[in-house]
Amino acid sequence: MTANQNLSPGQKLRQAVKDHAPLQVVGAVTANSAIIAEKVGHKALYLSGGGVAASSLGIPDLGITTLHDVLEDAKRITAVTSAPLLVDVDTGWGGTFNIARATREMIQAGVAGFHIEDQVMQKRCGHRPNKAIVSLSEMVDRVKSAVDARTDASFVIMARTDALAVEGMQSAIDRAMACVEAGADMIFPEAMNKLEQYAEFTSVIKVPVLANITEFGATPLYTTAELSAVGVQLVLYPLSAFRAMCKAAENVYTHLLTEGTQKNVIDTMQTRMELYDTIGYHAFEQKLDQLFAEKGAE
Ligand SMILES: C[C@](O)(C(=O)O)[C@H](CC(=O)O)C(=O)O
Ligand SMILES: [Mg+2]
Repeated sequence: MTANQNLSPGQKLRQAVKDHAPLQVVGAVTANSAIIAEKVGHKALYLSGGGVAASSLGIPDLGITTLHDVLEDAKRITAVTSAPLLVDVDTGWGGTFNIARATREMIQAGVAGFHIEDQVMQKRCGHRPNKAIVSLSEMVDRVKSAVDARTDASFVIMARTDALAVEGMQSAIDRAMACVEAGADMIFPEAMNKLEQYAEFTSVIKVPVLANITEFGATPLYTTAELSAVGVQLVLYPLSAFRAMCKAAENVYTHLLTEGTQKNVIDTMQTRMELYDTIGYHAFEQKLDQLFAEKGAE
């Protein structure tokens, strides 16, 4: 067990995977959510591609966002948290040079690692029908591009394969094995629908395997105990808090409109003091008072 602040973000993520069985990786769509997740005790954070699209831009998860949309949100999170951040870079936004650039920029932004997938550029959410994937060799090239561009060897490159829904289980395993061979540090088999599939993966893949337990998708809501029993080492909840925040916001907006007051929903709100605790308002204020105390005394 270590909480060493001197570790690089990538080392922190690798260490967290070793220290937890399995490591829960929680989605945070904003810097504020990331602080809350860290404060309640989570050890690893996640920036969802679908989350950046839906939350920051209000558009679907269909490969429309750019490197800089995601980078901007990632930087906002790493600026105010210390837990390692895993980022969804979709397909890497282009060819080898785009992937190399994304890798370097993510490292510079203090990100711990990313996952890159084998869907075609015009991608879809992994839990939607009619996905299409690139060839195994093109996916291997994506991984090689990221590995080669890494300016920090501890930065985690996770390969995601969407092959199960398109070509079946054997293809998904073949792709994962080829990606590990090409240097991938961890594997993300997308949209599994049986626990045994994870068991099959973890029996042949010698690097940590992640299970994406996103709601309302193809994968049942397996518990950490069930997933740990089949060898899964990371469990992802990409949009859980976001979905809850959206529902809560809708409820408040509706109440304001229909009741002309927020009195009946006030109990569902974070208080002013809770917000200030989250973002360290008082510490900032004290600093201000210290810095300008002399002026005030004039
Ligand atoms: C993990 C994911 O890639 C994401 O962008 O968060 C999504 C999650 C979702 O849409 O529920 C995915 O699984 O494709
Ligand atoms: Mg995504």
